[in-house]
Amino acid sequence: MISVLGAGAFGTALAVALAVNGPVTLWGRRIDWRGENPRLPGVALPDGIAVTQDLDRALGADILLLALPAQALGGFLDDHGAGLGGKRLVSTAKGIDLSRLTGPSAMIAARCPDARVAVLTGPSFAADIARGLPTALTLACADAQTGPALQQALSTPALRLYRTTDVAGAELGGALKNVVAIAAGAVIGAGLGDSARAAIITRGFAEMTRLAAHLGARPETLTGLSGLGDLTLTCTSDGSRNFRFGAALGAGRAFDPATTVEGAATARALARLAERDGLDLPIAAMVTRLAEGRVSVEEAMDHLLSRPLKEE
Ligand SMILES: NC(=O)C1=CN([C@@H]2O[C@H](COP(=O)(O)OP(=O)(O)OC[C@H]3O[C@@H](n4cnc5c(N)ncnc54)[C@H](OP(=O)(O)O)[C@@H]3O)[C@@H](O)[C@H]2O)C=CC1
Ligand SMILES: O=C(CO)COP(=O)(O)O
Repeated sequence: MISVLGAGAFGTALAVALAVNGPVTLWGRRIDWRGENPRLPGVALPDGIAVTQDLDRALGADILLLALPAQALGGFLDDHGAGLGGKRLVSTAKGIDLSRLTGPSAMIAARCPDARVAVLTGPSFAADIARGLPTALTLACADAQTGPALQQALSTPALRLYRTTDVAGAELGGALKNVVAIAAGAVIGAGLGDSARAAIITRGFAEMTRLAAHLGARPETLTGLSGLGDLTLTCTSDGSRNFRFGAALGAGRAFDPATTVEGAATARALARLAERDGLDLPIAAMVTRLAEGRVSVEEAMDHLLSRPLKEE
C-alpha cells in the first residue's frame, strides 16, 4: 500500500498518477475540499484515492511519499517522525533546509534511523503528472534492495522512473535548479533576453555541479533528469513557480507570498553554506540578494558581469 503525506499540488498529482496501480491514501493536515483540490485545479480525484486528515490511517501503508515543501519537512518530522519507523520513505521535496543546511534525505535519516529513505525528483509539473502526460523521473535510493522495489511500485505506464544510488546528487539537482530558475525568471522578467537566460542556465549548471561535488554527490548525476533535466524544464516554462517568482522580481511585480517557491529559502541556505565552507556561489548569492530586495536585477547582472574574466 502507498500513502502520500502532503495534499499539495504534487502530492495530489502523485496520488492521481499512482492510483492506476492500486489504492492510494492521500493525507493532508487540513482537507477543506472535496473532489478537486484547489491546489491542483481541474483535476478530479479518481475513486481509488482515499483522502484523509487522519494520519494514523495513512501510516498503515508501508510506502510513504513525503510530498511536503523542504522548509516544512523538518517540523513535520519533529511532530510525526516517531511514527514513520520501519517504513519506506520517499521524499519529493526540492530544497535545502534553512536551519539545518541539509537536504530532505539527511533530515529523514536523522529522525527516522530505521526507515529506508529514497528521493523522487526530476522534471515534472504536478499538472502534467495528474493529466497522465508522459513524465520521466529519478528515484534515488542508496539501498540495493529498496531502490528497485520502489522503482517498480512507483512507475506507471505514463510515469517512468530511472534509478540511481546517488541520493545526494539527485536531491541537490532538484534543490539547486530552483535557485537558478529564479535567476532565469528574473532575467526574462527584466527583459534581458533569451541569450542572457542561456548564460544563466549554463553558468548555473556549472555552479550546481561544483557545489554538488563539494557536498559528496557524483557530478554525472547532475547531467541526468534530476539535474539538467529539471533545470531545463524549470528555467524555460511559466509552469514553474520559481521561474514565475523570478520573473515577477525582474519585472518589479508583486508575487503571491502563499505560493510555494522553494528556491528562495534554498538560495539563503546556499549563502550560509557558502560562508560556512568558503565557497564561491555567485548565482545563488545574487538570487538571495534579489529575493530579499537588496539589489535590483540590473545591479545583480552588473555584479555578475563584472566578475573577473576566466576560463569556462
Ligand atoms: N508542484 C510541482 O509541480 C512539483 C513540486 N515538487 C516539490 O514537491 C514539494 C511540495 O510541493 P507542492 O505540493 O507543489 O506544494 P504546495 O504548495 O502545492 O503544497 C504544499 C502542501 O504542504 C502542506 N504542508 C505544509 N507544511 C506542512 C506541515 N508541517 N504538515 C503537513 N502538511 C504541510 C500544505 O498544507 P496546507 O495547505 O495545510 O498549508 C500543502 O498541502 C516541494 O518541495 C516541490 O518543490 C516536485 C515536483 C513538482
Ligand atoms: O520542480 C518542479 C518541476 O520539476 C516544479 O517547479 P516549481 O516548484 O518551480 O513550480
